Amino acid sequence: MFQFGYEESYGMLVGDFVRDKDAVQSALLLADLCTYHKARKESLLDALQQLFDRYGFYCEELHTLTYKGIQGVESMTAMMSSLRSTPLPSLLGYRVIYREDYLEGIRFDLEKGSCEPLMLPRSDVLKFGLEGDAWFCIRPSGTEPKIKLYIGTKGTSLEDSTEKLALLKQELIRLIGSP
Ligand SMILES: O=P(O)(O)OC[C@H]1O[C@H](O)[C@H](O)[C@@H](O)[C@@H]1O
Repeated sequence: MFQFGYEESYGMLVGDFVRDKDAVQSALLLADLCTYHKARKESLLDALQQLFDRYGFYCEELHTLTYKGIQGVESMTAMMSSLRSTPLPSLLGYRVIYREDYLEGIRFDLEKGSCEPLMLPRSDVLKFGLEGDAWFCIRPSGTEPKIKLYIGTKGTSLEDSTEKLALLKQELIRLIGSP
């Protein structure tokens, strides 16, 4: 049963009666959330802190790399294909746990050495899961001459996860190379 969806541009979707992100539903949900926490004399920041305390300190970022002109398109294609075909057992000392290739529709579990099908539509997207709940996902933009790099880390504090993210981002930019 579909419950809630969100995406990188902060678009959110509650329920499945609208087929794209919907700010009206999101605003209502946020108002509901405020009412709930206000009744408990808490702010939304308090609520966020409670989530961090309960699940850990997660940090996420989107980084974009611009590739100009026809040559840029070729470079993006070559870079994605090299990432697809070159084994990546670890990154920055983190073991790679899984690799999801949305073009092939396969999730590879590198620990177990097994594969399983992905249920989402085919798309030129790669996602790597690293040890310690870190991950990154990479895809060419569908609307601009850009590579979109999504990175996520988990730390023992917000500072720790932010620092881990900055290091991982630096390493990924080095791995991908300049546009
Ligand atoms: O990321 P692109 O493929 O360039 O698409 C651009 C944007 O299109 C829509 O607005 C989506 O809701 C966004 O998530 C996306 O970022």
